[in-house]
Amino acid sequence: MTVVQGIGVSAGIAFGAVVRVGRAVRPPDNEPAADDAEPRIREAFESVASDLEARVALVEDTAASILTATAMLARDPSLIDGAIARAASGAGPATAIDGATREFMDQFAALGGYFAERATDLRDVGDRAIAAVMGAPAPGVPALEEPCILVAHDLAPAETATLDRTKVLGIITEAGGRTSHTAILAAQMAIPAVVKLPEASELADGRIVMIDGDAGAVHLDPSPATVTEHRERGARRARALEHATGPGSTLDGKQVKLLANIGGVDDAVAAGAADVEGVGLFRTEFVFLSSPTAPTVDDQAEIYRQVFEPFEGRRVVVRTLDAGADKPLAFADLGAEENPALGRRGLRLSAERPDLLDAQLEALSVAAGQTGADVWVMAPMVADAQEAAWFARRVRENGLPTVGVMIEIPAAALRAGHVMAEVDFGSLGTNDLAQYTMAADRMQGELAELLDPWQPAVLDVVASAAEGAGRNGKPMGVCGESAGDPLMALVLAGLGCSSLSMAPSRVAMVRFALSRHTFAQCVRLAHLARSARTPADARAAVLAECAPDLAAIL
Ligand SMILES: C=C(OP(=O)(O)O)C(=O)O
Ligand SMILES: [Mg+2]
Repeated sequence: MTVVQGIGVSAGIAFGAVVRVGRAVRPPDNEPAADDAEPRIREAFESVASDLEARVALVEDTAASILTATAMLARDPSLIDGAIARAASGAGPATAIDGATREFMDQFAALGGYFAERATDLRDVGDRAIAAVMGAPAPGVPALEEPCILVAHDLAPAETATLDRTKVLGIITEAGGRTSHTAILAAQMAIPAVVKLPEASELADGRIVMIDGDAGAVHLDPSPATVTEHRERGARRARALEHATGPGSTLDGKQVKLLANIGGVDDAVAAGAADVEGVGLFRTEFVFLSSPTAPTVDDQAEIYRQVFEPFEGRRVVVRTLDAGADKPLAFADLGAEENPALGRRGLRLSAERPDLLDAQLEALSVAAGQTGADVWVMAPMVADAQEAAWFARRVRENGLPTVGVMIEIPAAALRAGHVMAEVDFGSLGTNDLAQYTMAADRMQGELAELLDPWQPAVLDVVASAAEGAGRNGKPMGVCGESAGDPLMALVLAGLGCSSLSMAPSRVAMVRFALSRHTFAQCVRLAHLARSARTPADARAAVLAECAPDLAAIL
């Protein structure tokens, strides 16, 4: 048995056989023309469309609309006729499909906006049709018959969102990073996942592997004893957590609210039934990842109503659209940028498209009025007090009384005293805060060490934000991935954060950790972490001093 190491991004143990996500095949060089090209091309596109349509019934809402829209592209007569015309002029069938696809992609790109966004879907359809006409396996996630471990070079957020949770036991990717949105989605779906695993490309279909999502390790051909040992560890942990229920608080009773991160109606229904005190981050852009056009106020209000309904009497923090960078929305496209992570994303995009923000706020206001949830609204990517004031005015004008900002740009954290004076609450987005503090792209697995939320510099920035909120008497929560790390949760509580929002599967562990330490101990652990020289030293210092029964189940 061999153990290979990647980055663990979604906790838990998964054991099973590998199913590979196919990569695109290219048409052969100098492919000869074929007499039967026309029927083969028609058959190839038809099989792509029917394959995609067959999957619609098997997946959840967001996924279904992505698949339906892509299947429609595969039935587009001009695309099919374009390929047939090329074949009639002497191109081989796969080459003809490739040529027609590229021509349409160029046309889509030239049209810009919604069409430019659909160019990727068109490439997907073209690649599938090329594979079909060549008799090769389809690229992308295959239709899964048995539960399996999915292995891919990388998965797009939309691809991850469409996975069948009952069939995907675990995910391994060769690329990806600690807080890439694919990793976040996997954690949200409670699917154990390891990314940035160099050996992923060598894992063949059917190979038996075990993922340890906590350690970021993948065991190849694990012995039954190894699997049993890991499963027992999981069972021990489950037993320890059995009694960790109810509101979050430290051993001496200081409250730290435990909230869920969600991305849509399905997540809301699941989290609503879970032992959480509400929602600390509703990533509204996840709902519209595949929407070609801007959703109407009525459509949005209905979705938000369904999200709020399970949280009668509980808090739901809604984040307005955080579009841009790796979460492009077709209807909110401002054109290509050199550095999208530093560009017009989040609130900056709302400033350029206030129509989108106003429609969303109106819909939120309607839905809030229809349910008994305590709806709080916050903006992503706020840089300074002026932006916070601009946003707060717009939210309050829409009759939504509780307004906040995400603190995920170091400037806002350092000047939190002024920023927080404008709003009612703050929420630290440690994923972006680490990215911008360390100047390290969160999508880049190679930079994992710089992006480590235990970086003492990131903790200093978090401390500054918490102090600024404290001076204003305003609550500061955390909704980045680090809130779901039980050791880090102690540090965050010690820095003065009053709520922690995470994937629901992480809540029990964090609740257990808090319940084993007094607030004074959390303050000391935070001090130890900030005094360390490296992220590894910071974590080690906290681990060494934390309660032994917590250390035993980590
Ligand atoms: C919570 C955050 O938002 P997102 O991951 O969606 O950028 C963050 O940046 O930490
Ligand atoms: Mg963010």
